[in-house]
Amino acid sequence: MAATKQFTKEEVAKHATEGDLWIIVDSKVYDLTKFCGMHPGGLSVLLDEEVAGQDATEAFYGLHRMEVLLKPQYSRLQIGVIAGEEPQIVPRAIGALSTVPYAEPTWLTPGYHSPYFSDGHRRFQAAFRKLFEEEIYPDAALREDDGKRPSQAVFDAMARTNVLAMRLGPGPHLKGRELMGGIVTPEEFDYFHEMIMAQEGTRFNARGYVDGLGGGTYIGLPPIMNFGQPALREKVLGEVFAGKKFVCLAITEAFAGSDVAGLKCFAKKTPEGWRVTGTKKWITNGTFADYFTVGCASEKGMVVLCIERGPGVETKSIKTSYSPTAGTAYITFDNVLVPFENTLGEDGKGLQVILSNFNHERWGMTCASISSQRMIVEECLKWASQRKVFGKPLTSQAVIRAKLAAMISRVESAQAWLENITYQMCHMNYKQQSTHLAGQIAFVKQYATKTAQATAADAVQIFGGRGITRSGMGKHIEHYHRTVPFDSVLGGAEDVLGDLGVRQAMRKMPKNTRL
Ligand code: HEM
Repeated sequence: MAATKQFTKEEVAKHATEGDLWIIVDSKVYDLTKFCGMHPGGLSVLLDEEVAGQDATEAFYGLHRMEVLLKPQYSRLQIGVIAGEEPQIVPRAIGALSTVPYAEPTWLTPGYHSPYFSDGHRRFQAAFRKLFEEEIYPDAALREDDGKRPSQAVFDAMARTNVLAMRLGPGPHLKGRELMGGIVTPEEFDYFHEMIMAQEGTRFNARGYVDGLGGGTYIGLPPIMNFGQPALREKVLGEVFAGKKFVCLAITEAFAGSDVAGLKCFAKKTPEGWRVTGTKKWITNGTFADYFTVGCASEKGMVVLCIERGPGVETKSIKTSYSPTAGTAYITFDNVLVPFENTLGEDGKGLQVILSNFNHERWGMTCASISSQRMIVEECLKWASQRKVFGKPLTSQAVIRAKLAAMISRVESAQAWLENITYQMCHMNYKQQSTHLAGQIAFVKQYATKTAQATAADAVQIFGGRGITRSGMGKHIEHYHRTVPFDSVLGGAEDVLGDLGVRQAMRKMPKNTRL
């Protein structure tokens, strides 16, 4: 319970010494007498004559995030309120929309309209944000720091609401399931619902954790679902959707990245089954995965196998620039025996199995990337408004406004393009999507991650030293700037994607056209 005892400003002003120190922040009175010696910013700043016994709201918000005062160890320093005053700064309630301009896409902003989203999508978004902020975000903050895999309680919550099944998009795997407590039926669930999930899940800037939350399953389970034999498919899908087991996609090697045809990990046919020997690198969720969807070279070219963790399978953590909570692994397969029943698709047609999910995977990554970019726009708008330089907010500087203009334009254009592509996906079957959207998706992903990096660089300039500091005001900027390259590499490096899009277009160039 917040303290409600009432004081006048004159009463507070009488407590302005090291042994008796009160301040006011946004109409709330804090007794810092016992805390001032432990204040991370030092004692002297609190004894300043414009701070001690005074209303220090502006000084406080120039140096601290709002969450400092919400922490129990600091909120309990509040002893009362100023009589006749109301707090002006109100934290966003759990699950609520942000009121900062451009902090939400237009379809969620009051006063705007959308041809794509229905009220059903809006209800789904509200329920999903609440679930994330209540049950997942607190774990994200802890695991980003300690590097452990996301907690089982989080996977249980995602299983209970069938988020784990919905993450794979619309399709027969949702049949008969109650989605988000019945807010949407399996038949209604479409790519816009999936987009909402991807965008909500990345609003809180815990990049390693978000990948730890089943990023491997998102890309590793579809080949099992679409190409696995019925018994294997039923078993793995059941375990994964219940939050009990995890999958990863093991294609990339130190020897071969985008050049998937150059894989060295080899599957040899023997009378008792496949024998697999080789290595894989940068495998998301590999350290804790139970099933590995593995691209292997074979005598017929390439084959994809579902390998269960067991004898001969070793995984070790790779230190990347984001948190080990993502479970990024180096994997060795040493003469691992794999039953023929675990073959995904046909031997010799492995490349098709791998390529089959690329469009959906890249589209999902683009949804997520644009949403984190938007969160950075919100951080910059808040900071540039509250930070005072030469007695005026940062926004009074034309150069800062120009950076904000560029940031806003980038995120709005990326989102609008993505929504258009998502609408096309909703109206195309798999084959049509492959024919018409491979280039579009490659381009939008390239555009989203390039603009993300430009926005990360601009944000660091706006935040200055704080933008390269892991705690305090700029902590999200530092995190974003450090981890933004992941989006530009996973699912195909930017230049490879751009090239793919143009090659696709060239294939469709009419022969009968001239300038
Ligand atoms: C209720 C009162 C206050 C509490 C609980 C508090 C708490 C903190 C905490 C936890 C930090 C560490 C950085 C962070 O987590 O953001 C910090 C840093 C700091 N605080 Fe305070 N503080 C209070 C009031 C003030 C006031 C009124 C000033 C006025 C000048 C001030 C000046 C600073 C400075 C200069 C830093 C270092 C900032 C940096 O490293 O960028 N603090 N404070």
